[in-house]
Amino acid sequence: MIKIARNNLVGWATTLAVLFLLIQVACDLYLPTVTSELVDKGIMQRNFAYIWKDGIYMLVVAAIGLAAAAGNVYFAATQAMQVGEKLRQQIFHRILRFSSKEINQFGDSSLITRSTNDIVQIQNVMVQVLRMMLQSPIMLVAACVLAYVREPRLTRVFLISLPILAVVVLVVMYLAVPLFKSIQKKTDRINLVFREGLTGVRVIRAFREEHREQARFQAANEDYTQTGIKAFTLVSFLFPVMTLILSLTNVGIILLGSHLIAGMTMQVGNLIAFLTYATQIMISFMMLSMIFVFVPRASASAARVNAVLEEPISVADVPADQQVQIPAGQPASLSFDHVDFRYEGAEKLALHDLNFRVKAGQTLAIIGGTGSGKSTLVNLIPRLFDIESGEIKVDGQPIKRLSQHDLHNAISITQQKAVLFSGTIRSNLQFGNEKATDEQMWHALEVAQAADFVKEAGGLDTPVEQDGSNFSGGQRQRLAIARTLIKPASIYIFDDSFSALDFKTDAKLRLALRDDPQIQRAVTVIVAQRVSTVADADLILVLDEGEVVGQGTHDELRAENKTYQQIVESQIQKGDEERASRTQKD
Ligand SMILES: Nc1ncnc2c1ncn2[C@@H]1O[C@H](COP(=O)(O)OP(=O)(O)OP(=O)(O)O)[C@@H](O)[C@H]1O
Repeated sequence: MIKIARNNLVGWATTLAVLFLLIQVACDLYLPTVTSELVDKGIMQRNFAYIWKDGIYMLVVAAIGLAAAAGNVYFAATQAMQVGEKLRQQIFHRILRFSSKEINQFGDSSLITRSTNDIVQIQNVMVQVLRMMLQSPIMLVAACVLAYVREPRLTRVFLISLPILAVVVLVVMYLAVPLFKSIQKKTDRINLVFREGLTGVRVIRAFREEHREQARFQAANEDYTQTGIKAFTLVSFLFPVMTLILSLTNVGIILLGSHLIAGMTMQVGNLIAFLTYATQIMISFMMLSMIFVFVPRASASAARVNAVLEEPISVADVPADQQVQIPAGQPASLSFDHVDFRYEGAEKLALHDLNFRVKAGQTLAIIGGTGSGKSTLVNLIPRLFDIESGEIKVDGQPIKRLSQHDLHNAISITQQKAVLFSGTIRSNLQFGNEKATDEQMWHALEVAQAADFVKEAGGLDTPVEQDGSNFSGGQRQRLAIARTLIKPASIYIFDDSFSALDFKTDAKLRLALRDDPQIQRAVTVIVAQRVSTVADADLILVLDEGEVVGQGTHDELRAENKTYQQIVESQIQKGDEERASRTQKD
């Protein structure tokens, strides 16, 4: 919490908030003295001129206190809101730099909770800190001193009430703080189940699993609610108990005070002023106890936010003086040299001893069963993960020594799951190349076999809804392919991007790719399950459980590689190869 405050609070605004607060506290503490004099010198002596004069004076002091309180609230609230704004910005910026490892480690839902709910907790406490946390201790100490100065004999009442109050506050804190801390984790859980329900709504309906999902959500919701009820019941118990103790304290002061007044050793004004100080002491104590309950909760939130901000980024650039650059005009190439890769915490290598090289104009195809490591392999090229040993080179340069900016400039990739952003087709294509002209966009759409349906849908300015939900799976994939093609790059990667296309479109797309001058100057990497998709490639890698069990052309592998032969056989059985050759003739 302190670190967040130190890094994000603006010095002058915080100083003003504190200054206004001090003025308010001074006014609050001064008012009982004025009241006491009004009673003793005005009311008791029936001096109406004094009552008027002192009354107006009281109003002026109260008005200054009120204005100062308003100033404090304004600066405290704007500061807290701005701290929230800065933290959200920092988290978003950080998440954009995270590698898949860090994203997986926190989980999507937790990252969303941390950037919303946790920051709200911090904001709320920041307002309280800039208001109550400074006000209460000052008020508490000053009111105690002033009460003692005014009438030390009455302070004996506090010797009984304050320890009782302290015990009540400590017990409530002891019970409530762990509950408040666990509420944040339970919010993560609710978000996770809610998110899964939302993204999987069609699957849930198709499998008629609404009841099971509802029960899962209800369990998470119930758990959160019950913890919240327990925590807030404990806190709400504080108020009536404190009010009771405050009332009993006042009764004790009045009883003792009336004896002193009857014995003519104390004036009525002193008693009234003392009662006001007593109320201020008790209220400050209550506010302070609230802070002790809410600050640990916000500290838990602050720790969760700091964890994201301070998480080391596993895929980082080497220092600038060790970096290399891709020389201008360097022909495209991609090579893997004895590459091993293991997912964080996994016992087994996900990829073992990969060795291959492809150059400009060539197509590398990767085929293999599900889970054989195809996506893992292509994700290593843009450094979504770092390898354990060996070396990967893009355009002749080791990717570890390129800045990620330069590396990502050299690569254009379509991921296995086509991701589109809400906006228009144009804005999605501009993701690939901000400066692309309409002509370039239509060319990319033509090559990606997307031009026809884009024209039908209304052209480049056709809206794209969230996740591209107004397009079919195959259309989304083709739009994602067009976005990949519009980016000038030396390596084009298509991770299982043709799987949602029918055979005919798949074949047409590959033919168009082959004829495209930009692609001819680059290396193309295609991950696929279908033999027909990879058959034309210059080099085919056959992957099995993370190992390359064969590499060569279609004809070479067909003649001598068992795994490849099995894949071909299984697809011939399905009539795959026949249909593929039919569509190619078309
Ligand atoms: N983030 C991850 N953390 C740990 N293991 C992973 C992760 N992603 C994939 N794996 C594991 O690595 C192996 C290879 O997965 P990968 O996604 O590369 O396979 P694939 O060949 O692309 O499969 P598919 O054709 O089904 O997409 C699998 O055993 C998978 O369980």
